Amino acid sequence: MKIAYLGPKGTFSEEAAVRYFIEDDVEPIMYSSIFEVLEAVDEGKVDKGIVPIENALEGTITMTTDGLIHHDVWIEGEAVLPVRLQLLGNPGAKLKDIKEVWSIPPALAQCRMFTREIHAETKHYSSTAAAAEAIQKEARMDAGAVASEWAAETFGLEVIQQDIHDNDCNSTRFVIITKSPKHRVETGGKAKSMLLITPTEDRPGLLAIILNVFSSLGINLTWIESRPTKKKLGTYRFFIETAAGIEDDQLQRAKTILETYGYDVRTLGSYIKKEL
Ligand SMILES: O=C(O)C(=O)C[C@]1(C(=O)O)C=C[C@@H](O)C=C1
Repeated sequence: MKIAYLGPKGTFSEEAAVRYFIEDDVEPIMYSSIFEVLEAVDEGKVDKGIVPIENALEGTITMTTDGLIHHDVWIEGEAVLPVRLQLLGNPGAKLKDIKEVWSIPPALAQCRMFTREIHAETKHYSSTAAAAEAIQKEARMDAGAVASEWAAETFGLEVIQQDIHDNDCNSTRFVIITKSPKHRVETGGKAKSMLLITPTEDRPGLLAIILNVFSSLGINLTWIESRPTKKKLGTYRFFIETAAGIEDDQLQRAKTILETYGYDVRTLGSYIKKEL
């Protein structure tokens, strides 16, 4: 089974993929952006993909939500990975000499307090592991990468400072995507669903109506996120995650009511959470 994720070797996405697909025969296919992972799944180049969608400290990974809007893919799984960030450097590099910290923006955002404390400049890379690889290739002693211990081993780097994330509760949730919902999700009542709701006209109480529909049907919401429509300033679409599987009658009812009110409702997936 071909599984796509953000590379190169040593990313958190790789760790999530390895742990999630532990029992499967996997052929890893790495891409240099989250968008390309979604595209590969959409175009049928791979069987599945795994992408980060939300971090406990930084919130939504907008590269993923925006990519979900523009690709015809189906979320079939969810996995939560504990994330411990390390400052990695070439062997012998000292913390007092570090002037620059390199990583992917969501990882840099998870250790803002640390980078501020050491007065370092930040530089963006396409992944934590891409930053680690660059530190090694450029043999820099005045720069460090924010990445995992796994990346340190992969690129022969040392941990200069351990656990630099702003809070110990740090974790990232990933979604597992496929081209179409091939398998019926066996829920046992524990499934969640994700909907993308787009209002078709602007009127007062747009969001209140959506929330009232779910609350009046007794459907618990587990996540809500708004993203700009990118058509007009101040107009949004909403990601709504429910504690109800796709086959739940109340959820189907909610969708029908919202459509009657003139909302465009797209089901993005239905899945069960797995702790990694
Ligand atoms: O760069 C990586 O290692 C990734 O897998 C991406 C990513 C993210 O963008 O959130 C995944 C988990 C961590 O939150 C940090 C980085």
